[in-house]
Amino acid sequence: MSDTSTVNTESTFKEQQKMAISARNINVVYATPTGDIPAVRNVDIDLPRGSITGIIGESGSGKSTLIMAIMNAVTKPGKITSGSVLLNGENDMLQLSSEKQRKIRGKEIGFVFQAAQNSLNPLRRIGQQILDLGRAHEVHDLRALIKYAKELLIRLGLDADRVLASFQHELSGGMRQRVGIMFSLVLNANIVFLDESTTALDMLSQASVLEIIRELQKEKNLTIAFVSHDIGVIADLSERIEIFYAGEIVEEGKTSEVLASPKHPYTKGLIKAIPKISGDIDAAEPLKGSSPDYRTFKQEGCLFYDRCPIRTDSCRDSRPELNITSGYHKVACFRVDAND
Ligand SMILES: Nc1ncnc2c1ncn2[C@@H]1O[C@H](COP(=O)(O)OP(=O)(O)OP(=O)(O)O)[C@@H](O)[C@H]1O
Repeated sequence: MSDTSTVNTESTFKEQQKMAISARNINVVYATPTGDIPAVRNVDIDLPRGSITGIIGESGSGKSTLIMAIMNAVTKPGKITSGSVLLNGENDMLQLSSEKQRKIRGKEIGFVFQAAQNSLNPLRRIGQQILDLGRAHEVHDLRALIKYAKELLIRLGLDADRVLASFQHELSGGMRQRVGIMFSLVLNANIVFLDESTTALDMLSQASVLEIIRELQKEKNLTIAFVSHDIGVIADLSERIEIFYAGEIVEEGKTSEVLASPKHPYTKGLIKAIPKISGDIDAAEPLKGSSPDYRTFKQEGCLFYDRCPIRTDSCRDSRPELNITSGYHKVACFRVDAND
């Protein structure tokens, strides 16, 4: 007699092995004087190898916290209260020693945080900081490392020699963001997290940096997670999309499918709010209301209830789970089939 739970566990395991990152049941809380903020709740997320995933949601929805949690880099007052993060189907990032995690961050996982602009060392030239990074990760051929850094900087449209000789205050915001992208790639990490990495760039520079990210992704078969407020950027760059609302994923799937046929009223609202996507500037409608206050939102009921144009009474009583609508497309809404 076959044991279905064993079969399921085995197939789940095989699926997870194809994933560069497979995170389950991630919960993160920030302790504040006025109470705990449950910033990320029960999130499952997979990043298939060699794919670009866009993560989008309003400010404060927990996107950056999720990325930090995946890297086990949440700092006080934040705390990961549960979860597991398998890297290439093995090594749970949340269980490794801090030394092993530090080695993985940088060498296997590259990242550019929103704060990249301020995360460079103000007292060391960029070139020296690349050498510091190389030494910290036991890179033997530091000359080759600098050569590769220069190549990346040139591809990113910068004067490499000048940048290497500069301190951060000598670089503009946009230049610092490009330098951040170079740092995330220079150790040849296969997995790269880019958190709002192109927001300080003007439209044209943003388009060219996105093009370079796309090229590098193809060349090196990188797995990229890209966090943005800008659904246009995500539509342009990512194959998969995760829609984040108030600490939870409310819709996910192939980007083309989700944007062509959004199911969650929040996703529909995001799309309507963007003139670029809706095609007609006058037709763009800003999303009404604001996301729930973490300190006061009720545990039961849909998180989007107060803002939802298609809510019913039952949406107030219980929380919809993220369920498959078709293929990889999942949505957390009781009213998936409602017309609006
Ligand atoms: N250090 C902190 N202390 C207390 N609360 C925090 C801290 N960092 C984040 N939070 C709270 O956690 C929630 C999620 O924040 P997070 O920065 O992850 O959101 P986000 O979606 O990345 O926002 P943004 O797009 O503005 O960067 C927010 O309500 C925020 O106020």
